[in-house]
Amino acid sequence: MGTMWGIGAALLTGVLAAGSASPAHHPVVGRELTGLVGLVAERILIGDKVAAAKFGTTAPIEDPVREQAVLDQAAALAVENGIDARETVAFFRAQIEASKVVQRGLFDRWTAHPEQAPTERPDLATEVRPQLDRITIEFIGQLAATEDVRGPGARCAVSLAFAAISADHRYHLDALHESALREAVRPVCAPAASGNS
Ligand SMILES: O=C(O)C(=O)C[C@]1(C(=O)O)C=C[C@@H](O)C=C1
Repeated sequence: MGTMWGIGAALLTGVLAAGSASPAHHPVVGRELTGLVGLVAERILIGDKVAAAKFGTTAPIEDPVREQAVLDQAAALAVENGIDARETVAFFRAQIEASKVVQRGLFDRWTAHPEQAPTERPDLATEVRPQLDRITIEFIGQLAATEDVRGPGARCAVSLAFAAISADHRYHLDALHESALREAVRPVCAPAASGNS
C-alpha cells in the first residue's frame, strides 16, 4: 500500500472515532465513498473477464468504438440524472484506462505463465459487456449520491482513502488491481476543470 494511503489510514483513526458518535441515521463521516469505490473495484475485476474473453484471440485490448459507446452512454445518463456530464465522462475515462491496465497486466502474466491463463473464455458481447453496462448504471446512481462529497478538499480525500482501503481488503486486490484502482479513483476528488473537454 502506498504512503499516501498510509497517511489516509492514519487520518482515519480520528475520523472514524468522530463518525462512530454520529446518530445512526446520518451517513458516517468518512464512509460516503465506499459504495462508489466498491463499484470501481467490481469494474476492475470485470477487467479479468474482459481479458479472459480476449486472450488468445485476435480481439485487441483497446477498442475505441466500444470506448466511445461507453462514454456516450455515461454522458447521456449523466444528463438524465442531473449530474455534470464532463466530470462523469472524465470519471468513466479513468475506469476504462484502469481496465486496460488490468488487461495488459494479465496478458503479460498469462504469456509468461501460460499455466495461469484462464481455461474458459467468456463471451465479450453477450456475457462481459452487459456486466459493464450494469455497472455503468450503478455508477451514475453513486455519482449522483456523492456529488456533495466529491471535490477538492480534505473530506473527499479522507473518504476516498478510507474507501480505497476498504475496497482493497474487501475485494482482495493484488498489486496489479490495486494500482488500477488507484488510477481509477484519481478523478473522484479532482473534478474536471471547466473549459477542458
Ligand atoms: O469492452 C471491452 O472490450 C473492454 O476492453 C472494456 C473497455 C472498458 O473499460 O469499458 C476497456 C477497453 C476497451 O478499449 C474498451 C472498453
